[in-house]
Amino acid sequence: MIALDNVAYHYGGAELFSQLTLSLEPGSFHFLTGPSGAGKTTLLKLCYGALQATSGEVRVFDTPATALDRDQIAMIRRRIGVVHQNCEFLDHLSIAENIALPLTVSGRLDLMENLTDLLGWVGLAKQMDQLPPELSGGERQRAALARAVIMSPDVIIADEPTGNVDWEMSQRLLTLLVELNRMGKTVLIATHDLNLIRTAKSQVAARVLRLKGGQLLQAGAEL
Ligand SMILES: Nc1ncnc2c1ncn2[C@@H]1O[C@H](COP(=O)(O)OP(=O)(O)OP(=O)(O)O)[C@@H](O)[C@H]1O
Repeated sequence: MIALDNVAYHYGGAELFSQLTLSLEPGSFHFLTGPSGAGKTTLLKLCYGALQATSGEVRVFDTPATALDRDQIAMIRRRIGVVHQNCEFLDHLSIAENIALPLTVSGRLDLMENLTDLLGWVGLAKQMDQLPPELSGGERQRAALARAVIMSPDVIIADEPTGNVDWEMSQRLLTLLVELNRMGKTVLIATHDLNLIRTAKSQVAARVLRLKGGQLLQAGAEL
C-alpha cells in the first residue's frame, strides 16, 4: 500500500536518514519507535505524501509520490486517515462539527450518517456539542482519531496518539486502533510508549520498527 525504497530525507543540508526501506502491506499493523528527534514524524509525513523524499522512491497506493496529480492527492487524503501529534481543532466549532469537517470539506455529506455511530464508538456521544477547549486530553485524542477515520480510510497513520493521556486512556485508544485493524485497515503508529507496544503485541500481530541514528531496524531487546 505504501512503500519506501532507499529513501533519504534532508532538512536543508542536514541529513536525517538515508537508504530507508519500508513496506506497509494491506491489513498490517506497524509501530514506529525511536528516540525523540530520530525522524519518526518525518517518516510518517513521507508515508502520507506531506513531504517528498530527498532521494529514493516513495510509492503510495502504487503511485510514485513525486508523480501525484491533484486528483491522486485528493484520493490519498481520503484513503489515509492521519492522527497528528498535536491534535488541533477549530475551537469555534463543536466536537461533532470538527470530526465531520473532512466530510464537509470534501462534499461527502452522504457519509454524515456515520457521525453518530462514530461518536458512540469513540465514547464522545455526550460531548458532541462541546467546544474543543472543554475536552480533556484523552477526549481530544479520541476526537482526533474519529476525525481521521470518518472518511473510512484504508490506512490509519497516528503520530503519538496516546501522548499526554493516562494508561487507562491509552489502552482505550489502543483498543480502537486494534479494532480498526481487525476491520482490515492498515495501521502505522509512531510512539515512545514501549508499554503500549508490549500490550498491543498480545492483541495484534504488530511489527515494531525502531528508527535511530538514521537507521530503521526491527525492534529487539528493549521490548
Ligand atoms: N521543518 C523542519 N525544519 C528543520 N528541521 C526539522 C523540521 N522538522 C523536524 N526537524 C528536525 O528533524 C529531526 C527529526 O524530527 P521529527 O519530528 O521527525 O522527529 P521525531 O522522531 O518524530 O521526534 P519526537 O519523538 O520528539 O516527536 C529533529 O532534529 C527536528 O528538529
